[in-house]
Amino acid sequence: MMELAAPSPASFFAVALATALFLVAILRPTRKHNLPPGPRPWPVIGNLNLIGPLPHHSIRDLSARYGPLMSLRFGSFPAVVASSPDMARFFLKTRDLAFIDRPRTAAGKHTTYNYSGLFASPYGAYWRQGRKLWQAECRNLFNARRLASLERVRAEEVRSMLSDLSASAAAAGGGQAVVELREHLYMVNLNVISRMVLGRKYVVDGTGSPVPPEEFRALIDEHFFLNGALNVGDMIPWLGWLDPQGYVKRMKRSAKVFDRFLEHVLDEHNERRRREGEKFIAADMVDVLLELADDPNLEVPIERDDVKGFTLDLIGGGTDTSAVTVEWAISELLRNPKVLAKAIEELERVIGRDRLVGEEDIPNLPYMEAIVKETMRLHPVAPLLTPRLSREDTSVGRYDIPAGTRVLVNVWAVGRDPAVWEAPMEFRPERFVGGGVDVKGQDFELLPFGSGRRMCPGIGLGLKMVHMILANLLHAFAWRLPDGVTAEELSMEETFSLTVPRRVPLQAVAEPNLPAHLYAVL
Ligand code: HEM
Repeated sequence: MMELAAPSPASFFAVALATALFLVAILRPTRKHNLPPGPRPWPVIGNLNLIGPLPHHSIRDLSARYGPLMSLRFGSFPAVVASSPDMARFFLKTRDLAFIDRPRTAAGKHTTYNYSGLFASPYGAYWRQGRKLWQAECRNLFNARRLASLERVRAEEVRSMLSDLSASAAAAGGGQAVVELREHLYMVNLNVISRMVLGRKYVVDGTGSPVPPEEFRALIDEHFFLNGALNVGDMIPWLGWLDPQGYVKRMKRSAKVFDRFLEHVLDEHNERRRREGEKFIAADMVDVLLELADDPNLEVPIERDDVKGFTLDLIGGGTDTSAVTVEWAISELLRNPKVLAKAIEELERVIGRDRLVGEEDIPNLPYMEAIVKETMRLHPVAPLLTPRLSREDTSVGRYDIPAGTRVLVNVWAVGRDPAVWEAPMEFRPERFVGGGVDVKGQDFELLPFGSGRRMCPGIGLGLKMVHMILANLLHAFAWRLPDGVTAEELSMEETFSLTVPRRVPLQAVAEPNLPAHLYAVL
């Protein structure tokens, strides 16, 4: 019979120590965070039951009850919402570095090449390098000579939009047409960004693009929708594999089509580089990115997928944002005829009736600038900015914000807060005339582009596009609502995706009012 060996004193001690550590671990009271006030969360869903189809509205209503710093729970994740200028300053400026990360989402993974664009990229060496390159290369690419030619690109595309609109008016008979502006706004922005980033227009017939124009248009809409949608798997990760809304499936499908398009664009650019050899000079953003991808001295190497991720960011960031802003601006002007009349008076005085508005005119149109700011106050395209993620435990006053908390800044609510703005629901550009508050991230009551290190890097181009398009539309056409629609009846309802456009596209009557030759495409 085999005898059992008696335990040695050393192994007895090891077992006792492990047991003690285990008991300490499970019995130790967990440090309780003193979270900011907020509604009591339900198991599993947290407070998702309180978020309606327009999350910035639901969250504003909750903040009115719980205060400008509020705790929420989105499924498995803690979140805080800032809804005052002071709280916005705290997250975006005072403690910028603590809140600079982005939450990982299925859209970032599947639709932007595994977080390869700046937008979805987590904070770290790759993102820092991306922002630095953006600044350096934009400066390089947009040097004085190139800037002049890019200005020409923008002017040509704006003129082409005016020409299309006047053709619609002529076709309608009587020189007036009810136009659905959104499609024109979308195309002018897409064409400008396409020419600047990809070198030429791809979303027109006959370009040899593997994705036909109509399909491309639907693809961008789908990209925006999927990047703005609340995906259950992002909130409750253990449900992710079920993909209950079918969004992940759609993300994979749209990513495949985008990839086909981007592969074609990159191949064309590489082909020119090969052909021109030593004589090759980068002519657009994709050229610059492909050159960078060959640079062995970069801190973090850039791969082909990263070039595609960056390119997608530029197309996405540059197309919808400006179009949505101009559509809101014209909607507000049609509801406020006195403001519209003042804008037209300024254009006639400064520009006259024998030419279109150029970029050099923008500084001489202060009322137009005030209209743009007033539009961005009431209709910021990203009302909750884009979600940030806290990288460390932080406290604000007596409240704790644990690492891993999602942070939203409700700039839409701040823009409509009577404690911040006089008569906030009135469209009154006069409040901005004579300087003062600006949109450039320094005034925390008005943050349509965010603020701090993660602020929108496309602000310069975005503002130029909005001013150029809006000023020329108002200068070249007399605008009015279609017969039978009064200013009071015009719907101002929103819909929520990555941006917040009008729920119903704006329809308006456009009547050309400048000499006919100004509408001819050059
Ligand atoms: C009216 C025009 C625009 C508006 C209102 C706008 C607004 C914004 C906002 C609110 C953010 C998030 C900032 C934050 O989290 O603090 C953002 C980020 C970004 N925008 Fe824009 N944007 C506009 C135009 C553009 C253009 C023209 C481009 C590119 C060509 C662009 C590219 C980006 C990128 C890449 C990011 C992500 C930055 C990062 O995470 O580091 N945007 N934008």
